[in-house]
This record gives sequence, C-alpha cells and structure tokens, in this order.
Amino acid sequence: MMITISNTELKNLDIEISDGIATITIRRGSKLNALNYDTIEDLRKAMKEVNTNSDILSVIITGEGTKAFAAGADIAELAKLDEVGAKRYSQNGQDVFAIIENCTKPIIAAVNGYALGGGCELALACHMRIAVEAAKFGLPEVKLGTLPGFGGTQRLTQSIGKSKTLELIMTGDMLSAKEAKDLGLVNHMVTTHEELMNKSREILTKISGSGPLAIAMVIKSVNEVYSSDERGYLKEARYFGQSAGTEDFHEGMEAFLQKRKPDFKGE
Ligand SMILES: C/C=C/C(=O)SCCNC(=O)CCNC(=O)[C@H](O)C(C)(C)COP(=O)(O)OP(=O)(O)OC[C@H]1O[C@@H](n2cnc3c(N)ncnc32)[C@H](O)[C@@H]1OP(=O)(O)O
Repeated sequence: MMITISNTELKNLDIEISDGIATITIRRGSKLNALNYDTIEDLRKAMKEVNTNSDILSVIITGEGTKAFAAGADIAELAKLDEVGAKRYSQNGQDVFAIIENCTKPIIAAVNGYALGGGCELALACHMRIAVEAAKFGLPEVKLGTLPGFGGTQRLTQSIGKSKTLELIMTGDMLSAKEAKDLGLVNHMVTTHEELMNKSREILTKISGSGPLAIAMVIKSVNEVYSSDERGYLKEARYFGQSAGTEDFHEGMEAFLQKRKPDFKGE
C-alpha cells in the first residue's frame, strides 16, 4: 500500500512510504535540487519521521527529475554568508548529514543525475549509493573559492582514500558513474531511472528479510570505525567559515551566479 505523508511543514521534499520503504524526494528541480537552508531543514524533519515511524523500515533518498540528485548547497544563499554564518551553515549541514549516517534503518542514495558539492556529500552520508549511468559526482567547491563543508573532506576520504580525494577536491573534476563505481564510491550502476528505483528497492527488500535489530547493529558497528575522531569535521566547518571571510569566496559565488569565470586573487 502506498501512503503519502502530506506534511505541510516540508517545503522542498516529499516522503512516500510503500512496503516499508520511505522514498524521500528532493523537489527543487528548477535549481537542480540545490540544497538551500529550508531543504536541509526538511531533511532533518524527514529523518525525524524516519526515526520515529515504525511503518518505515528503510529509506531511499533521491532528487526529482532526471538531471540532478542535488547540485550542491544553494550558491545564492552561500554568497550572502559571512565567516560566522558560513561556519554555522556548514555545521548545520554536517549535523543533518550525521543524522542520516547514524540512522539505524538502511538508507540508499538513488543518484539520478548530478551529485555535486553538498549533493555529493548527501549521497556520501547515505549507507549505499546506486547511480544511473548518466550521474556525475564531484566536490567542485574550490571553483567557488571554498571547500566542501558538509563532511565531504572526511567521508570522501573514507570512501575512496586520500590520494584520489585530494585530486578530486583540488581539481574540482567530476567523476562519471562508471568511474565512481570503479573507485567504490558507487555500489551499483544502472541504465534507466526505472532501474534505479527498482534496484534500490530490491536491495532494501532483501535487507528487510533479516532482523532489523541485527541490521541496526551492523550500521552502528561499521560507523564506529570512523567515529572516534570528530576533529576533521570541526576543522572542515572552521575552514569553510574562514573561506567566507575571503574575497575569493565572494568572487567565486558571484561569478557562478553571474554565469562568468571567477577571477581569484588569493585574497
Ligand atoms: C557546503 C557545501 C557547499 C556546496 O555545495 S557549494 C556548491 C557546489 N556545487 C556546484 O558548484 C555546482 C553548481 N552547478 C553547476 O555547476 C551547474 O549548474 C551544473 C554543471 C550542475 C549544470 O549546469 P547547466 O546544465 O548549465 O545548468 P545551470 O543553468 O547551471 O543550472 C540550472 C539552474 O540551477 C541553478 N543552480 C545549479 N546549481 C546550483 C546551486 N548549487 N545553487 C544554486 N543554484 C544552482 C542555476 O543557477 C540555474 O538557475 P537559473 O535557471 O535561475 O539560472
């Protein structure tokens, strides 16, 4: 049976529950599902529903349309931040993504297109990633005069190792779904959007055949490998804040919004 939660508090997301699987869809298609502050708060509320609703056994997070999962944090919002605001913005995103990572019900990111910046960081916070062939992954924040701020420096390193992470973040290059799969960032690659949802549901249905308590313990035990040291996240947020105090940050953001090349001065 399909239940639709019509939660008027959710501005840019919806949640649909079918056969114990909650599908959370980001709905800001005209901005390539960019994660503005309201959408991040929607994700926080959606995760509260996931954690408290016993009808929900597992979760798929995806984006509306066929072009983007999420093209990052909302650059128009970032452009207005000062150092203090940017640090807070980063910590708020980190906080919500930690709720996703630590959820004891399995969560798959069904990556239906661009997963860039905060969108890639959202996919990384999920327990698994299934992607369509046309999906693209990347942390291009340096091109905006900043660095990833929602845990990407930490989780990408955990996922694909230091050397490849440094290359990807410093070049700002995008990975194809095939490259991401070869690096272990993506669990499975499929061709169509229908296959994307089917494959995600197939895996979650298989998992739900086992005991939920054991599954929760698996998630907690595996997460424990990386949980002993939070300093990396704190540093990332501090640097993200510091970057907002530079001229390069504002030049990078304004250049994107004005659809021109940035002129970075190292100031
Ligand atoms: C802590 C986290 C920090 C971050 O995440 S910083 C952000 C990191 N992400 C990025 O740098 C990616 C930004 N987006 C792009 O580079 C491009 O988009 C794409 C390559 C993904 C696609 O390019 P194309 O096909 O030419 O589409 P389009 O015209 O650029 O985008 C369609 C509309 O979507 C808006 N948009 C796209 N990404 C964002 C974003 N991240 N924040 C705010 N708006 C965004 C655009 O501006 C535009 O809008 P309009 O039609 O009104 O001109």
